[in-house]
Amino acid sequence: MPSLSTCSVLPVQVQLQTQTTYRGITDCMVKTYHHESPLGFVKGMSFPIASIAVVNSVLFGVYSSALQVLTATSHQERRAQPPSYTHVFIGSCTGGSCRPFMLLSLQAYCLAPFDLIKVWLQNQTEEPKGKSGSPPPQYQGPVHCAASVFQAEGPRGLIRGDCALTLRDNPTLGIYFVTYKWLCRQFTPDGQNLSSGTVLVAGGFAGVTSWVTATPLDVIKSRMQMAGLRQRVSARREGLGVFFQGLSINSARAFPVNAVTFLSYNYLLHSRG
Ligand SMILES: C[N+](C)(C)CCCC[C@H](N)C(=O)O
Repeated sequence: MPSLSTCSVLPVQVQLQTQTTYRGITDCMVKTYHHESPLGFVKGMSFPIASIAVVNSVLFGVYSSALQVLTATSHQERRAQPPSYTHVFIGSCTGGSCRPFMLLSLQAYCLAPFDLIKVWLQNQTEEPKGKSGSPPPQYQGPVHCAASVFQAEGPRGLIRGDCALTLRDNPTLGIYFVTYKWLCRQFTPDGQNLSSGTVLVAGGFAGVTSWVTATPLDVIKSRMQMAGLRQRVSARREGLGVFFQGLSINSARAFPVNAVTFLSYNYLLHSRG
């Protein structure tokens, strides 16, 4: 189920999280536009676009499989007998039994190299092509970036920050799916079918709620990916707000993107009958 969600994680958000030179979103966007032209707002997108179908398919597939294992019911049976919020939370954030859990960790390992390359490319300043005197960007693209990391640090270099990525995703995926399920049940009168409007609103708020809880670890993950543990996040020096850098612009992205993601998931689920 391809969703443009992760590929639309804006370079502005990553730069706000990993660089301390910007005074805020507007300052970052103005400098990005002036130094890199509009192309600066879409740099590092090719790998997220290439990977999002796999990552989302593993995510929603593991969630459905885990619910089936935990509740011993099929999707059709779950429509009449909805799973408990505990089952939804366990099913989404730990993958339930051992087998789906390995797949959920696989989701993080699938995502880690793509996420690392996205963060590295979104952090390099790409002067407009042909701008006189401007040095060429360090990495010519995702494949060149991946090869450079592999050559310098070996395969482990490509999954740097994977632990922070797993800690960021597993519990907050529980919040993601429980928020969606709770809102759907709140807005759907007994005996009536789930409406598309309810799915869109519930999916949007689920995306925003899960990112609110995930952003502190997202900042730490991005810093680890950029500079290892050398560039620690310092709340004392940067203030507690540093752990929520980029949240507002990411929330503006996450609401519509996850609304459509859940609408697609719901459509595919019900088209199976
Ligand atoms: C669990 N965590 C909050 C990390 C992500 C949940 C939302 C994932 C979605 N593909 C998006 O990019 O918004």
